Amino acid sequence: MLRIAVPNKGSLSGPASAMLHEAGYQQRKESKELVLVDPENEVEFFYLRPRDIAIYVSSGKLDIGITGRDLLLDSGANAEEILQLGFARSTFRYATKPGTAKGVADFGGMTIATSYEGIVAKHLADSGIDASVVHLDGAVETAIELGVAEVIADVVETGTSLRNAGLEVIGEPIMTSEAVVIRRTGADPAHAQVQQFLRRLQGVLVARSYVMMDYDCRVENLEQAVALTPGLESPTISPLHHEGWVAVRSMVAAKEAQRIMDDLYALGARAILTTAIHACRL
Ligand SMILES: Nc1ncnc2c1ncn2[C@@H]1O[C@H](COP(=O)(O)OP(=O)(O)OP(=O)(O)O)[C@@H](O)[C@H]1O
Ligand SMILES: O=P(O)(O)OC[C@H]1O[C@H](OP(=O)(O)OP(=O)(O)O)[C@H](O)[C@@H]1O
Ligand SMILES: [Mg+2]
Repeated sequence: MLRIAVPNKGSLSGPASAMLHEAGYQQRKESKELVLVDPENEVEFFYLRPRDIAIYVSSGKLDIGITGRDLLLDSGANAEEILQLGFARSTFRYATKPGTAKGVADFGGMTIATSYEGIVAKHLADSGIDASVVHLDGAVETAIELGVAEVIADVVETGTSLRNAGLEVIGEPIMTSEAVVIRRTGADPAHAQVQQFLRRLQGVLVARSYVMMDYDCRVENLEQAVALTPGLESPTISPLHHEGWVAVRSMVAAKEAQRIMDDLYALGARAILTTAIHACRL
């Protein structure tokens, strides 16, 4: 059985379970379940605190896990990312009250509040800055107002939390993060069950970002049409009963589909249809 760690709460939890469900795996029905065995797929899911997942995976007790890149880095655990999942995207940044500091170089002697001490300590050391770090579990933005720190380092997605606290970002992002699949560093990359799991998740990522496009076009316009819809391998071309016309079928990126339909129409293509892809293996 493949043993997989899944976030049990927070920003990663819902999207991770939704993706696993889309990939055909059973998922827990209620949030108190800690372990779920999916015998049909020969997988066992362990619902764990997102922050602990890299530690379990690095211990070798679990084969792989879903966590945030920032949590992986912060843990210092002996694990590496093997697939990017595209949700829980964020940056990790310093912020202060306006007028506190022009840049990171001004942080010397100040106190920085964060839930990610590992990332901050490393960044300060790499930048040669001597500042104190105070650990807080969450709602870090409030630490400045309450006088616990002059600077915070926290996850920023839309920036709303910073704005609401009257804070401004300082310097470039320390890192960018998203949900990732991780495994123990040095684990066998050819592990057949892990490879199959990754193919299923890749299938979900592709199904979410591509659509299938069908259209009819005149043979003399085919090369130009195919240049607009080259597909992943190559488009399927089928003869039509109406002589001089062919039917074309190709995968296109969902976010480009409307523009491509306009361009195909302008080229004389007709009966242009897009349909959702529910699952795939490339
Ligand atoms: N607002 C957000 N937008 C995108 N990703 C986020 C956001 N907040 C946290 N994350 C990501 O979620 C992961 C942290 O998960 P964790 O469960 O520890 O915190 P959380 O999502 O803030 O949940 P909570 O604070 O409610 O426990 C990190 O990878 C972080 O980058
Ligand atoms: O840039 P934004 O879109 O505002 O998102 C970022 C905020 O979201 C998370 O907080 P969360 O709500 O999880 O609370 P927490 O600080 O207690 O973790 C994170 O810690 C930031 O505070
Ligand atoms: Mg949070």
